[in-house]
Amino acid sequence: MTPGPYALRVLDVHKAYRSHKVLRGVSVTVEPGSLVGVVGENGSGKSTLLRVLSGQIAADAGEVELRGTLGYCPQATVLNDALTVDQHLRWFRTAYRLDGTGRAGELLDELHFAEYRHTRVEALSGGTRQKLNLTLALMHDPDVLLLDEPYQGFDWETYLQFWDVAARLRDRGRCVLVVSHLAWDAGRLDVVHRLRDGVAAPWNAAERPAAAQGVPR
Ligand SMILES: Nc1ncnc2c1ncn2[C@@H]1O[C@H](COP(=O)(O)OP(=O)(O)OP(=O)(O)O)[C@@H](O)[C@H]1O
Repeated sequence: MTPGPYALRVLDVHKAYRSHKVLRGVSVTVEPGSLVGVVGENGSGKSTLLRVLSGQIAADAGEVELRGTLGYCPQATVLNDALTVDQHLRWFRTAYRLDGTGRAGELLDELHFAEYRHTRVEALSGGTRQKLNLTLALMHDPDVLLLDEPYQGFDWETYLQFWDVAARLRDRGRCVLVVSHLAWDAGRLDVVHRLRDGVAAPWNAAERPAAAQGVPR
């Protein structure tokens, strides 16, 4: 197989927590303009893999090569209770060195939480906090997006909206990697990798459970 262009390449990554070997040689290549899922049972190492890919933790062995800018939406929100939504956007605008918060404003509309712009995080619902968490990961329009169950707590409409946003990013050439353990997400993904026994294997559509192939819209 000739190697094509890639946005993210993971080669033989290993990670253990003390003697517990979670990743035992994960290799994955992701092309630009693809919407990719990482699935696996609870505890199979999905979040560990994303933490390694984002640089949050170091792998014990192996290589990660990422081309372009990174956006990472961790499972746990990284928000400051005392700040409003708008203050978070300005804070991250500075961190990302952006000229403005135009893209973030679009995401507020797309994810239906613009009305909370001036509300402090301590007064937001769990789902709305998660919308802000996702917006902060997307607002600099990164080339590679690592999203760890980014729709937790979303209502159905916002869940569907999330997939529209993800598909549009893919169509604009971004690489979007989504951790999921919901079987029904699989039909929305171009490629699915299943983590099992510490390694990742492509999960072909024909092998997925029937429910995973439908798109419940
Ligand atoms: N900081 C840590 N220290 C020790 N063990 C950890 C740590 N983080 C995760 N683990 C363990 O590593 C394994 C993989 O955890 P991880 O969170 O990566 O799995 P996951 O596939 O994302 O699970 P879930 O679907 O429940 O979110 C689990 O057995 C977990 O208990």
